[in-house]
Amino acid sequence: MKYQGNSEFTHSQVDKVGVLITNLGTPDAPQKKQLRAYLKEFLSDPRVVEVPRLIWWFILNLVILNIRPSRSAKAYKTVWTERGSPLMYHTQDQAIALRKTLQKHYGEHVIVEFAMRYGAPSVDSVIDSMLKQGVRKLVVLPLYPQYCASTTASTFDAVAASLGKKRWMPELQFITHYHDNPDYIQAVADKIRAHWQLNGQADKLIFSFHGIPKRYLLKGDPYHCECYKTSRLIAQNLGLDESQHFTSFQSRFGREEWLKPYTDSSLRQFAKDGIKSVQVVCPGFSADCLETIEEIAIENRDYFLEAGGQSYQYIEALNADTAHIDAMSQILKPYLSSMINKSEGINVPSVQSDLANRQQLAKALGAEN
Ligand SMILES: C=CC1=C(C)c2cc3[nH]c(cc4nc(cc5[nH]c(cc1n2)c(C)c5CCC(=O)O)C(CCC(=O)O)=C4C)c(C)c3C=C
Ligand SMILES: [Fe+2]
Ligand SMILES: [Fe+2]
Repeated sequence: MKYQGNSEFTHSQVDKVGVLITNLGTPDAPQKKQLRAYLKEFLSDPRVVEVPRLIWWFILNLVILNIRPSRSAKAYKTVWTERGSPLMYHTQDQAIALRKTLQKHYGEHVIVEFAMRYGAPSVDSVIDSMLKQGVRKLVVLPLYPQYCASTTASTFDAVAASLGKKRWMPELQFITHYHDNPDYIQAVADKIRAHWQLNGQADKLIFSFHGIPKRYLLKGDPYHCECYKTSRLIAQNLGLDESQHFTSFQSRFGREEWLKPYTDSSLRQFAKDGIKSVQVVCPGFSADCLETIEEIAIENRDYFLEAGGQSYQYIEALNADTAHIDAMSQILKPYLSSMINKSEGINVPSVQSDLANRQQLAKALGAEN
């Protein structure tokens, strides 16, 4: 049989370490057509919608994909910018800043890229490009602080599917969560403190997390616990007592019961109970997106004010703030340290010399190269 070689690696001087940050993904444009494609891919993922496939196929294709794309397109139009979707440009900025920080610290053999679980750039295309650049050791950091099968495990599925097509897979490390990482907690707490310095402190601080169906919690998903732990650690860092903060869940989808308390009904209730001012922060979102801007900063503000509240402020996500990039570097540190010997670059022979050896071997075995 003809020796296939590994020509895709020949241009790399030295084996590289790859850091891949990922997020959910977003439509290519705030139009019905692009929304349909995005929602079809997203909502076809069995990690996201755990309903028997045949039943779900009919509901998705005959009902949801006929109604939701135009409704969602309208919502996306309200958050779209000259740079495109906020989730996309914040993630791009995060990758650029993280690359700069990690290369300064570890050297240029560390490559940082970002990918999206749904839509573009896909996990498969980015992993492919990283391997072609000579990445032999890969750390994947999904930017979901709290583990959830629908997000984190689904990202792993995409990584595994991509590597499943490769003959020569890299060494792989996959970070499943960082909900209690001290640098992440500190970064969120400091962002809240900075907001207080400029705007004063409201009667209540609301931690709002993306919801999931209650059924997933009952099946053993740790997401709910990790959200509460994050809230408790941030509140402790800020010195808040129980009466000064509250945790709730937003962004319901479908008819079944999701994690409670719901953010929208809680805000209405607080206003009715006489709470005049609230500040809302979403520590589960590493970047501002449709769910934080349109739903929290705009829609839920109306609910609170219409129900009698007087002041409503949204505290932005960490996005590409330096404190966030530094937290990511700290989260990655133990993984990168195990892969990198700082003084010598990476602790493995270069692919180039290895390739030469294998080519010689192939020749000796009588294979064509
Ligand atoms: C942060 C963690 C997230 C979890 C957990 C999550 C679960 C989850 N989401 C849906 C359905 C939708 N989510 C949508 C948008 C969306 N979701 C997250 C994050 C989590 N989702 C983000 C960051 C975004 C915003 C993307 C953007 O482009 O800005 C949407 C699309 C928007 C819409 O049509 O409303 C849907 C649908 C389910 C069913 C689910 C858990 C099972
Ligand atoms: Fe979602
Ligand atoms: Fe939403």
